[in-house]
Amino acid sequence: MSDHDARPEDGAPRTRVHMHSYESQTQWTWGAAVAISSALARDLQQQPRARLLLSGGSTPAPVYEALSKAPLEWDRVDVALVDERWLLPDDPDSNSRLIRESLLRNNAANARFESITRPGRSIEEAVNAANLHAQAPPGVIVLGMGEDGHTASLFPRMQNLDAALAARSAYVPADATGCPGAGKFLRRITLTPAGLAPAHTRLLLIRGETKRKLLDRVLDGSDPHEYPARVAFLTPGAPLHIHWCP
Ligand SMILES: O=C(O)[C@H](O)[C@@H](O)[C@H](O)[C@H](O)COP(=O)(O)O
Repeated sequence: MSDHDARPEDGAPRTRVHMHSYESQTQWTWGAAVAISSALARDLQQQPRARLLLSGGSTPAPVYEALSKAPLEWDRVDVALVDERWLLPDDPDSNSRLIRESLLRNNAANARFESITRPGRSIEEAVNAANLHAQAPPGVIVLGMGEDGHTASLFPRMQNLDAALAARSAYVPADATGCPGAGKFLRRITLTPAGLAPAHTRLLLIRGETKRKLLDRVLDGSDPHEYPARVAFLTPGAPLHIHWCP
């Protein structure tokens, strides 16, 4: 693994981004899982409960599976979502389902998981519920980045992107109509920069050469409208640890 500060000339101040590059997916999986579990272990030493926010998508499942084996007091860990598609928690395409199947097993089976959606809940009620839970500040946040430069459900050219970036609440509804990176999941609920800010540990998990090249462009600028993933390092607070492998 090579561990160094990422190129920060225009966008990310050098001290705010740390790049962890691995040679293989196995090293990446365990490197990221150990980084997350170490941060949770530190929290559990100092406070009654630790709070972990996780992203969905196609990238992080192996890390969550490795993390599920970490020897932590998982019954003192609250796991919640960075974002959710407007799908019920059992839907195979929901982020809830991904996290239940990849993380909430082995040692982590005892973690307390908060889904955002629930049968009979409107999207406004779901956002309110997520914001109520968010009154407990997150310790560790795991972000992903799409090939269009989105993170959470903050998509380039999303209709309410300005409002989401400026929101004072931790979660807002997202309307990704017209955003190809959202696929067929246009209605969503997303973490905002305000929700990201309190965490003491921020990770971005990415894989592959396409995202590595995109990352260079993301780190070289400071406009979150072009690449909303920039909120990961532009939002004041903890530095961003990027874990990448080919
Ligand atoms: O629900 C979602 O879509 C995710 O939470 C999202 O923010 C994800 O992290 C990125 O889209 C990256 O996804 P990939 O890993 O599939 O590229």
